[in-house]
Amino acid sequence: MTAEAEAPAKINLCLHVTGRRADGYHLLDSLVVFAGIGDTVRAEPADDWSLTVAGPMTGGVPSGDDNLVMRAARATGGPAAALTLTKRLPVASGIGGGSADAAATLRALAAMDGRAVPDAGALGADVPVCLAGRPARMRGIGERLDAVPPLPQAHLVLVNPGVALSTPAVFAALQGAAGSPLPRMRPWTNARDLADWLAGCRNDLQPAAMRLASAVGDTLAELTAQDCLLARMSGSGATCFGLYATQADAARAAGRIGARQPRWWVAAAPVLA
Ligand SMILES: C[C@](O)(CO)[C@H](O)COP(=O)(O)OP(=O)(O)OC[C@H]1O[C@@H](n2ccc(N)nc2=O)[C@H](O)[C@@H]1O
Ligand SMILES: Nc1ncnc2c1ncn2[C@@H]1O[C@H](COP(=O)(O)OP(=O)(O)OP(=O)(O)O)[C@@H](O)[C@H]1O
Repeated sequence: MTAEAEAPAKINLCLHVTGRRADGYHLLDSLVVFAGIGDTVRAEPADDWSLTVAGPMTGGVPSGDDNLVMRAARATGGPAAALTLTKRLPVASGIGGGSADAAATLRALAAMDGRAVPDAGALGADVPVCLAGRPARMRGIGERLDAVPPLPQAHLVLVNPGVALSTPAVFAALQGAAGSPLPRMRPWTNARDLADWLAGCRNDLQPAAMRLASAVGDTLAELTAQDCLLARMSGSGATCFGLYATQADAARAAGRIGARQPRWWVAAAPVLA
């Protein structure tokens, strides 16, 4: 049976780096949500493994065994499939990309075979949260997931200035001591209340990313100029998000930023509950 799975963009609304393990991986404390925009993975039973990469954002995406879709698929040890990845998210941009695609691949193959979705944290630190696919507090190096209070209705404008940032390079550029954990989470009454809480949090990777790519600062400035409740970088960047209360506010801001910066990737999408 042919099966399809969504790979929604993963957004770190805040990301504190709280320590470092002996193996070099960093300990994180992050509120992760998903946005109503993403890639899609389709799996069709076949005699041999194959991957077709399609869609508007294929530039820089590996098409062979290096693609996380293929790595995830082969790791299942299950029967072969013809896989189609429709790429709508920019590559190497801090919003999950390959990890979201790997998780969607595991879901699509499980649905195709009628089997349980396997555990696949080894494919990447962001894969467990992408497999969970719902808002979560992510700790450890990404493997420890806890439920969070219900999120209010909120909308995001995602903006990528077209600069690819390498996750290892951004972690390597971190300076300063380990940061504090996230403040206590409470049920947020609305998007503004969530923004107020987030204002007391950080993305500790943001200063490092801004040193590596000045476009991150330009992106945050564009969002701030469009009256968002909060502007911040996601993950290791360079994609930044603006938080808005309504779909109309987000669509208006996205339209204006897109008109001012026609070469940038700009998308408005709801926070998925
Ligand atoms: C920055 C985040 O996107 C936040 O959600 C993730 O922590 C990164 O997740 P990812 O892209 O799946 O990362 P991986 O492919 O597992 O790791 C890439 C590289 O990032 C660094 N890395 C990643 C995760 C982590 N907790 N500490 C790290 O130091 C390591 O140098 C690692 O070799
Ligand atoms: N399916 C895929 N989509 C995008 N990149 C992929 C994929 N498979 C492998 N890659 C490789 O992974 C690298 C990192 O891209 P990816 O989009 O996963 O990063 P990211 O968005 O920064 O991830 P994260 O938010 O988890 O840090 C790319 O440079 C690309 O070569």
